[in-house]
Amino acid sequence: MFENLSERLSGVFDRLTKQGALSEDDVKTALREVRVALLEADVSLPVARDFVKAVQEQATGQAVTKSITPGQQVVKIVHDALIDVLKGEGEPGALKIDNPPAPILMVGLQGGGKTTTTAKLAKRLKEREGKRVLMASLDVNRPAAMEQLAILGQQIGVDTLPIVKGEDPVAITKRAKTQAGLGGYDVYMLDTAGRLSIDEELMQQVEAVRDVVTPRETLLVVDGLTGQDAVHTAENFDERIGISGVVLTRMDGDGRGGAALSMRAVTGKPIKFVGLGEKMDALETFEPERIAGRILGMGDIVALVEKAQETIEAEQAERMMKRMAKGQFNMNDLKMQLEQMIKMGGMQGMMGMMPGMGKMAKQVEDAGLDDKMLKQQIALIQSMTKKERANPQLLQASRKKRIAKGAGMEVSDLNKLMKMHRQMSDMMKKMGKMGKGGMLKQAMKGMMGKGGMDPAAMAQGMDPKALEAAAKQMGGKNPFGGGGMQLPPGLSGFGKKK
Ligand SMILES: Nc1nc2c(ncn2[C@@H]2O[C@H](COP(=O)(O)OP(=O)(O)OP(=O)(O)O)[C@@H](O)[C@H]2O)c(=O)[nH]1
Repeated sequence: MFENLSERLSGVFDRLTKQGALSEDDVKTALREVRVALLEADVSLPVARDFVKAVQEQATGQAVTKSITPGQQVVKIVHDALIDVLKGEGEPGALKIDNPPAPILMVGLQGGGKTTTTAKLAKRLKEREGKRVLMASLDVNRPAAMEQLAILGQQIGVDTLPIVKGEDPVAITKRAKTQAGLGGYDVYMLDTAGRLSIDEELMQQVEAVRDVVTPRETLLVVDGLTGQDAVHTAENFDERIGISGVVLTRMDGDGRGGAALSMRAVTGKPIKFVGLGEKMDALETFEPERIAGRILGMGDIVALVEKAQETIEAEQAERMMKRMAKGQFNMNDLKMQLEQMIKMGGMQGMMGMMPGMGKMAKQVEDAGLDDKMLKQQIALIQSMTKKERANPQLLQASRKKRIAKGAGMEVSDLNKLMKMHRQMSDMMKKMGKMGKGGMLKQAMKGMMGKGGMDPAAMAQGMDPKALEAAAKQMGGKNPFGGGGMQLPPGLSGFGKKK
């Protein structure tokens, strides 16, 4: 069943033989399976529905990567979207506990793991952040609960507020506040009474306690195995008390962790920690990746997909390099380069990272070259037929008009693009011929590290001396070194209305 989501998706896609891009129908079919999987993982229905809808919009039209199945690709898209939802703002696991003594209020249902989590967190703050912590139990209904906290405190070497029989929770809270101030504690943690379900009297009690101390953090402790109930609990506590974060316990069990997703979607509050056992060390910072993998039941697929994409990019780059060395730099290659540029943060971003490119970055800026322009150039190339892309010199005036119109641009823009392509392809040819193996090869080796062009590696791959020498051979015009690369004249003013 659940573990087989990827198999289920592969099955769905094996029946479809579409290539190229994920069609709306493909994605719909796959996402039906994903929705079932989410529900099985205890994600609430409205949350699953909204999530799937958002993913559908994102996935439709994505290019299919050939070395993985479309099913796996959808899983990857779903996985990334899950992480987006699960990720809260700010650093995971960080607590606002400056300005000592900082009060932390622990709330939750009975048996959810509140007392255990209070002690685990106190230990963590003491050991990892060197904080002096005081713990106090406010559970006047169950003396055993107070004892439990005192015993845990002894175990982990953290102080607990002495138990005074007959005191009410507000009185204990005031005593804890005073004691924390006098005793020089950094943090004091208030472990409120558990309740079997949301009950008015106990809620009022927690409100009264909250108003005495104004907690820096109010952490809701919920049992991750209770699934949808946990979400109702969170909604209720947030409405009445106002929570700042969630701790999901019993994530060492075999629950699917769907509650985490629903909780994030419904309350918008960050999940800060997860409890992974009964031992005092079994508390970890919440990691969206782990839960996402768990909800989908297949962490390895994502790694596989990422690897496949990397390989494909590297293969493409290698093929391009071989063609370029032979002077075959066609419009498809140019398009690929433009796309890479956008991926790397646009031309300016890319040049900013490369030594000696400062001057050109300025030229780029002055010429008004930005992502929009790169996209316009890509649109022009996309309007060409396969044949034209391979052989742009074939383009007749009438076709040029049609292509420019198709991309919403002027013929002059297309001419500029073609000029740029010609210049680049001439340069590639010259560089390809130079030296044995060619300096192009050397430069490209740097550029095409793993999976595409890495600007840092690119800069490293280009030995300035080799570039200088190459430039001399090319007739004195230094393509990269010296005063920096000159912009091909065709590039400036692209897309600008005359
Ligand atoms: N496996 C596992 N057990 C846990 C975890 N957290 C807590 N527990 C266990 O759950 C049980 C209940 O935990 P408590 O801390 O007593 O729960 P509580 O919410 O404080 O309950 P009340 O004090 O009755 O309100 C204990 O036996 C804990 O050891 C966890 O992350 N994993």
